[in-house]
Amino acid sequence: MHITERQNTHSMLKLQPLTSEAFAPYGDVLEVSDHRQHFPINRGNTERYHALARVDVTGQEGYPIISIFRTQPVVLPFRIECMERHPLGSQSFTMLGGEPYLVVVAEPGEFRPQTLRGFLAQPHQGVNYHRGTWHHYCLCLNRACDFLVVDRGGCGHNCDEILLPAEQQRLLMLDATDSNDLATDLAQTSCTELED
Ligand SMILES: NC(=O)N[C@@H](O)C(=O)O
Ligand code: NI
Repeated sequence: MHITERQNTHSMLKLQPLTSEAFAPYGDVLEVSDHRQHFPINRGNTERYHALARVDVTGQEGYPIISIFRTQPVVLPFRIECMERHPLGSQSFTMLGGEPYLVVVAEPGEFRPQTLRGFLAQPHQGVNYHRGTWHHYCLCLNRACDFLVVDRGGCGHNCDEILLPAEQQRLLMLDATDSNDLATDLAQTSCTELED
């Protein structure tokens, strides 16, 4: 997709690195971190990084389920035209395919485009959207990937989807002025992919 000069900056959504702090208004980042509670188990053969997130799905007699989402890759820049939320439960995504992926969120409540944020998640990171957090459906890069998904089973309406009017749509992209961290991550992953 060619970015025309007419594309003004407010319609761009620049990718930022996924960190627990930046993602806190939207959910939890699932990753090994010395800042989280951890302790040895299994006779010292395993380190347990404990309770990185809660599975919040039991409202209205819901129950937790585990699924796999086999997802086709997208390319950047990518237009954000729709968003969704799950009012009855949280939803977590763990990358099984070893590729970076994209996470686009907005704060819960009435959809406010000014709270839209785009994150570049690394293959070792998972995310857990809190109940009601607006998010784009899962977006992977470079090749088809599987996500392990923990979310809510049971009856009741648990998926509000909205199509964004043109003025609220955003073009998700790398920040060209970035210190190259994100671009390098993506390029290196792509090159690695090519070498395989
Ligand atoms: N619809 C569905 O199960 N998937 C979405 O919720 C998603 O976030 O990918
Ligand atoms: Ni979802």
